[in-house]
Amino acid sequence: MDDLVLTTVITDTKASEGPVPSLPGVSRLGLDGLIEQAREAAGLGIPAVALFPHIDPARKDAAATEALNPDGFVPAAIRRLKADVPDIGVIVDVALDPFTDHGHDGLMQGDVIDNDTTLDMLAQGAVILADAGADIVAPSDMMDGRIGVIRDALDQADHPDVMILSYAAKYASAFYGPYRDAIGTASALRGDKRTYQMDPANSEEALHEVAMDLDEGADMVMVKPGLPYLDICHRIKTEFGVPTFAFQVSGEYAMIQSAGQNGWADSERLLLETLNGFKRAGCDAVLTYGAIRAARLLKG
Ligand SMILES: NCc1[nH]cc(CCC(=O)O)c1CC(=O)O
Ligand SMILES: [Mg+2]
Repeated sequence: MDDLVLTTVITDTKASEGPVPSLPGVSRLGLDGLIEQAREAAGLGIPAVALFPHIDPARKDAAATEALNPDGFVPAAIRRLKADVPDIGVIVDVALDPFTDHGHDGLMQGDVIDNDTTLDMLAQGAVILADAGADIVAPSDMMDGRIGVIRDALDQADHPDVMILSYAAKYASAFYGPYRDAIGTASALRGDKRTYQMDPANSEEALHEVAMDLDEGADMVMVKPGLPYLDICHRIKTEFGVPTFAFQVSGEYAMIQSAGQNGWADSERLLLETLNGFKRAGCDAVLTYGAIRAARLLKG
């Protein structure tokens, strides 16, 4: 169980709680629902929960202002988890997409992502998350230089023990669709993220990205999506030997779930078989929406 990370979608609006149609078996959770799932995960031996916020669109703007609100929803969720479920680790994404009205991971200058002004936002945001009690911050934005800037900001804010899980090899994938539905960026997204996420045809670049992020201070690295990139997982683990995570993203999980719901395949076996694939490829842990299901199955 200790190589599973429970992936959750949480929402700041009661009316938005409930099942995500494009992500069968996954619901947007309010804080009470989050605590309930985190308690169950901790009881099953799952060591950490990753938070992905659905924010009321009224709180979103081009400047991602809400991302820097120390009294915002995500810091409140972290504080609630640390108080109510102290024995589970809290991993929080550092990216602007949940807070921008255009759905991109960074600030825009016209139609272009502004890498450097985004870095400053990410650093400030990471400190706010650490102040709230996050154990690990996970920059999923793919901006150049963000790991070093975030590491320095955390150290200067007296958070040397907050670790960085870098989304080092993150591809411009079609597998993120259900997640974007879940957090409300699908309809808002202007253009696509290919200018800062990697080309799925590229493998060498992944190794360079990992080397840079490790050099800047990443403690762990992630490959995202997971199943279509097992070769990348294996190459990274073999080349660097550092803690290497995979993210079984929303589209991967939705495929497993819909095959099961339509009676085309056994979704429990599909889930365990894909997780086995990540382990065989050398992954130390997998972020998956199916963490509780898998843990229950593994416990028998
Ligand atoms: N910072 C972006 C982000 N954070 C989590 C996911 C995807 C998670 C999933 O598909 O499960 C993405 C992808 C994207 O929209 O570019
Ligand atoms: Mg990079």
